[in-house]
Amino acid sequence: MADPGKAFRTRRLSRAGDGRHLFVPLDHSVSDGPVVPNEEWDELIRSVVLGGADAIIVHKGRMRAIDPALLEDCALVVHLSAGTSHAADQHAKVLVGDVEDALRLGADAVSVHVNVGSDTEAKQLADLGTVASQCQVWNVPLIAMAYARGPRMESSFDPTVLSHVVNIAADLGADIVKTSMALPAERMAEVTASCPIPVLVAGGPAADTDPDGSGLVDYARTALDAGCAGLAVGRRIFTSPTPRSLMNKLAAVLHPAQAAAQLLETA
Ligand SMILES: O=C(CO)COP(=O)(O)O
Ligand SMILES: N[C@@H](CC=O)C(=O)O
Repeated sequence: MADPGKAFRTRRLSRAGDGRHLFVPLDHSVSDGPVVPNEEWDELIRSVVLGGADAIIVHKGRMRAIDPALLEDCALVVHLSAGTSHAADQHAKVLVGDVEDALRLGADAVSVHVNVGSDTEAKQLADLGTVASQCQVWNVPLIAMAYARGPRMESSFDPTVLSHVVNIAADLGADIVKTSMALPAERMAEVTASCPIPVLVAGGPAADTDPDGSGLVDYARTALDAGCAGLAVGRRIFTSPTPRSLMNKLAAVLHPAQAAAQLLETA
């Protein structure tokens, strides 16, 4: 059996306890710029949490802008990697914190970003390994955001390459891996079948062609059909005009038993 510390923290990452995960990464404020104006931040967090997020992912300093009362039912993941869209190498990431920092802040888990195929791949792999060792010491779940990105990657969505990427995350000690959806999406099943740890897919850029989010809900169904354990969706949530209702719809797809029980309770 897993160490109780790790088991308690892992349980927080799936509200329904069904092994499915609906995460909302908000680390874009470092990579790309503010996710929403500051005055809308509390409302965004409230919408995401009340909408059914299993966890939000933020950088350590952003924690100061989160009311702990909002996170009673939602886990907190502290992201330890940083890099920006203004850098000479946009695929470079550096560690900007460690597991002890995250634990002091109240994190349930940590995440690390690795771009396989980037010029700084070797350092990013070393960083993932180092954080995985710290996570073992402290019994903290580790989420790898592992992508096929960089000058040596012809496609970031090739199923064979993605299978390699997610297995690197597993081999270096991650407990959950978040990556891109394969193209074509049906071939995502090859990626999940290759991997010994749960695979989540990122949402990708916000789509003008999906104003009501129904495309994202279909995308969630496709991901689950392909064996994914859930989604880690950022931009398509925080740019939505109705993030709470979109989260509700995604949570109902990901955690159908919980959604059915809630319907019975309110009937
Ligand atoms: O890597 C990401 C956030 O950490 C990207 O998430 P989205 O593609 O869903 O915005
Ligand atoms: N983790 C992502 C952030 C947003 O897209 C990245 O660094 O690329």
